[in-house]
Amino acid sequence: MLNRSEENHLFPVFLKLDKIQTLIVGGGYVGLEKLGALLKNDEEANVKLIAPVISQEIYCIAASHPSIKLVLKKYATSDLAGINLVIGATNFYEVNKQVYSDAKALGILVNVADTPELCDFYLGSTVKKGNLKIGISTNGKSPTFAKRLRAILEEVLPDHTDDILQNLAEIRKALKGDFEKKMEVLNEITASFVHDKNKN
Ligand SMILES: C[C@@]1(CC(=O)O)C2=NC(=C\c3[nH]c(c(CCC(=O)O)c3CC(=O)O)Cc3[nH]c(c(CC(=O)O)c3CCC(=O)O)/C=C3\N/C(=C\2)[C@@H](CCC(=O)O)[C@]3(C)CC(=O)O)/[C@H]1CCC(=O)O
Ligand SMILES: NC(=O)c1ccc[n+]([C@@H]2O[C@H](COP(=O)([O-])OP(=O)(O)OC[C@H]3O[C@@H](n4cnc5c(N)ncnc54)[C@H](O)[C@@H]3O)[C@@H](O)[C@H]2O)c1
Repeated sequence: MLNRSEENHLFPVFLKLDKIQTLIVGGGYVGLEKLGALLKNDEEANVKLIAPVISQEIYCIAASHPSIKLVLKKYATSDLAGINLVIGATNFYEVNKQVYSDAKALGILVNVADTPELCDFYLGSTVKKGNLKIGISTNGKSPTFAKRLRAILEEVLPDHTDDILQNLAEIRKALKGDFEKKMEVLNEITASFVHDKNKN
């Protein structure tokens, strides 16, 4: 059998959080952190958050985000009805484990915060400049490294990055007809991005 080398095998996907229903179980510090991570990417993310005790900070955020629904109760398996993605963030391993096994039984993708062995997917650090989004994963090796790299990328990416994307989108729209010709023109216009880097 082939040896599965120690490298990052995660496949990045960019989810439309306004089109799916996400559930967070737990409304403490970690629940707040995960809610913040979702909202940082989409202020209109559909998120239901369930916990018997929910922090003031979470109530505050929910008050200004109509797509967030808070439910003051303990987790039950039936809470997974209609859920596409679930994040377990309670302070009880047994509850998080229950969320994990219920989700697996129902085919729902699950992340238990800070517990890699109970995760189908990880949350990554994300950099956003207008339409550009970069996701960073260290394969769980060092979230702190991911955080630092995010800060570096946020600083080095010029503020006009989105203007470049908008211009390219206009050109792309205007290039009607022959697909190969269109590819040729777009490759030619963007070639300098790579060449400029190689000059240094
Ligand atoms: C990216 C980010 C997204 C988010 O969650 O928002 C994220 N963690 C962030 C920050 C952060 N988390 C922790 C610290 C404290 C320092 C430290 O421990 O290193 C810091 C740093 C800080 O806060 O400064 C604690 C921690 N995290 C994990 C473990 C368990 C373990 O490693 O075994 C422990 C130890 C718990 C304990 O000791 O009990 C595990 C995971 N954390 C992940 C994501 C996934 C892997 C991502 C990757 O591949 O890089 C993964 C595998 C699962 C998951 O949770 O999805 C966000 C950065 C956002 C940003 O600022 O850009
Ligand atoms: N706080 C941190 O910095 C940190 C860092 C790494 C790991 N962790 C771990 O993450 C977990 C959560 O930490 P936290 O700081 O958010 O805890 P917390 O005490 O602030 O919040 C726990 C939340 O879980 C809810 N909860 C408890 N039982 C529940 C149930 N049956 N159903 C639904 N919700 C329930 C509580 O009501 C509360 O809202 C813990 O296991 C902790 O060890 C915390």
